[in-house]
Amino acid sequence: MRARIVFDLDGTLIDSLPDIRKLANGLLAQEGAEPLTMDEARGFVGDGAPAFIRRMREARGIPDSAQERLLNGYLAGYDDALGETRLYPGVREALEALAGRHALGVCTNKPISPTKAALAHFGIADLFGAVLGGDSLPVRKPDPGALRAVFERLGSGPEVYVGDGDVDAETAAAAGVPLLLFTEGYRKAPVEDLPHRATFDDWQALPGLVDEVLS
Ligand SMILES: O=C(O)COP(=O)(O)O
Ligand SMILES: [Mg+2]
Repeated sequence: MRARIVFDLDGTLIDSLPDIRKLANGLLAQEGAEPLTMDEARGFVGDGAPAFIRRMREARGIPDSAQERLLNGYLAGYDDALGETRLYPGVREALEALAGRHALGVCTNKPISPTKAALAHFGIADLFGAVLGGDSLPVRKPDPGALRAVFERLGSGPEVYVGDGDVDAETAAAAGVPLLLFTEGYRKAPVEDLPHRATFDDWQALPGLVDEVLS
């Protein structure tokens, strides 16, 4: 049966944290502030660009009044921040296998412009029938409306969501959609604290897991 499978982006399809951190650290250097560690950067990702910049500022004591300027600087560099970004191993093969049988979409809190840039960069944009970013709608994850909007654009059929983070688990639960949780991404909470249908740490397992969920 043809299903609708929606994917998160950062920490699920792509390992983008090194470039996000580099972009952030360029902005912090201009402020004369200390760079973010990888753990700090990982902790700040998940709720979109404005939340990332707010958390970064708060961690370095940079005032609210700098929010818009720093956010604009971040967004200005984001489309090109792909030098160290990689697809997780097996992602391309899994997506190509699934795209032959199911409708695929992306629901990310990353802004839509760098989202499209990343999908084009890896040559996987055409595999997705619908892609929404954190600034595509008035709502973003964990509002279930963001996920619902991607499913709606993919027509009809059973629903599966694939994501890596706390926000994804909250969104899937609120939308009533089974979550396949990728455990090698940027999750903050322990796996057992996040509602999920199944977990995987190797993309080779994903097509089989999808079959199990749909059976
Ligand atoms: O950019 C973010 O904050 C999160 O992006 P994601 O929703 O693809 O994990
Ligand atoms: Mg993610």
